[in-house]
Amino acid sequence: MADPMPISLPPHHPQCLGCGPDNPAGLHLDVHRHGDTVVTDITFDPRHRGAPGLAHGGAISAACDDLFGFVLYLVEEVAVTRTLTVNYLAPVPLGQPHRITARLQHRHGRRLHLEATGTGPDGLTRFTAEALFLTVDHNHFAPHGADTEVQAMFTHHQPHDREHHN
Ligand SMILES: CCCCCCCCCCCC(=O)SCCNC(=O)CCNC(=O)[C@H](O)C(C)(C)COP(=O)(O)OP(=O)(O)OC[C@H]1O[C@@H](n2cnc3c(N)ncnc32)[C@H](O)[C@@H]1OP(=O)(O)O
Repeated sequence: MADPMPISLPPHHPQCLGCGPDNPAGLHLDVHRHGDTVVTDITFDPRHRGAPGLAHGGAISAACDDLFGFVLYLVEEVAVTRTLTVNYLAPVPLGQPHRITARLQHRHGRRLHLEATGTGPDGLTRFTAEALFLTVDHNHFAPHGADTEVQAMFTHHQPHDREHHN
């Protein structure tokens, strides 16, 4: 079957570290939905340097974490990262595009188990990631001054009823 048509997904909010276009320190991820996966192409640059010529593991981890945040558009629930594990399989050179693909592996009640793969232009998978996100309601953000952009996000992500099936 032909690949599904990619659908562009909006940033979480303009200042988001991972995807916000207005965050000068951000990764500026541009994310698309492909069927039941979300995909971004990222080229780490000297701002993301760890060892000379190579991407910092924290930058890779941030990209994976934020991309997992886009799977929430598919799940249509608000959730936050409880655990994140990155397997750094091979060094990631700066200046080379890497495609990160993420998806929901399975759900168990409030627990969303997510997985991602990062692959270079040579076809080599240089990192994989797994995360556990836990669903939360809007009140999770309220004490921390949820801004209007995040509030707007919630209007697009009305959580389903809070009955979770464990
Ligand atoms: C769209 C976004 C907004 C808009 C912004 C989007 C930006 C996206 C960015 C990417 C995402 C992020 O970085 S998010 C930012 C980083 N993450 C955070 O700040 C989260 C900080 N942590 C928390 O606030 C809290 O720990 C929560 C809310 C995650 C969970 O607290 P809680 O609600 O009290 O939950 P708790 O009772 O501890 O656990 C709930 C259930 O999960 C189980 N559980 C807990 N830990 C584990 C575990 N490691 N493995 C298995 N199961 C576990 C428990 O046993 C329990 O099961 P049972 O008893 O129910 O059976």
